[in-house]
Amino acid sequence: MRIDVVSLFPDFVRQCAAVGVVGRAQQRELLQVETWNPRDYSSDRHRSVDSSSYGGGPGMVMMIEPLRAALAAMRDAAPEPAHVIYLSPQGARLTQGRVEALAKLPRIALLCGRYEGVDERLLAHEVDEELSIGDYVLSGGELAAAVIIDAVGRLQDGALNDAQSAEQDSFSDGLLDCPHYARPVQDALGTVPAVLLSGDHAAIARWRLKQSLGRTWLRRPDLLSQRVLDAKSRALLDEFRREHAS
Ligand SMILES: NC(=O)c1ccc(NCc2ccccc2)nc1
Repeated sequence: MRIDVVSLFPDFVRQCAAVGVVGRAQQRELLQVETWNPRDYSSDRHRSVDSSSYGGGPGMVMMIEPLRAALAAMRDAAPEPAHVIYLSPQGARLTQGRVEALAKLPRIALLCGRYEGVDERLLAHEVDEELSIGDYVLSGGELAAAVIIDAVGRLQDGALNDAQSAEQDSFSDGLLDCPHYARPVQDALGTVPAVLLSGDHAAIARWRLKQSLGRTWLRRPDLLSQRVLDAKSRALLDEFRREHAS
């Protein structure tokens, strides 16, 4: 998969994508991240990329031309059409489901706004999708782009080895993840639940699903209401709720 990022701070984005699982995915050529700086495409000698907002008000707005030229250069750099995503608080909330769909695309482009955002005319003509990583405002779209690169990059085939498999992730089946324990078994902070030491894989799987269901019920009932539970899961959750109440 190829990810092109249009940003005034390309080094920041490249560094985020250079470490860990995503950095390794790039080394293994499972993922390619390229950056495009609109300032390199500004036509005036001041290399301006923003201007004050028509209608007045505080703050600056990113201008059409440098972005349009950067997007054109991005498109010309590879034959595959790019699905262009604009990161902004006005976008649709990013979910793991959407991440999984994006991870299947051959190429996406991430447009990072700064200041008060981007000229609406550019968005109307060049952007396929607007996404938000949460209901808060950042100083730029780069952190949101880094989130997408990470969430999508780690899902590329071969990026995670079995020990890290994505299938057991939180949200992988619409539930929160179960608790996890590392050595030692005995610690001043407490012990490890006995079932996890039993070697009884069916009992361990049952315990983990029960914990995921219980945690989701306690912390994120909204996720639970979106999910149809089979009879087994419903019984496990009832068991958790009875134990929780007592
Ligand atoms: N919640 C998010 O995903 C997000 C994305 C970008 C951002 N800041 C850049 C920007 C500000 C205003 C308008 C458009 C872009 N802040 C938060």
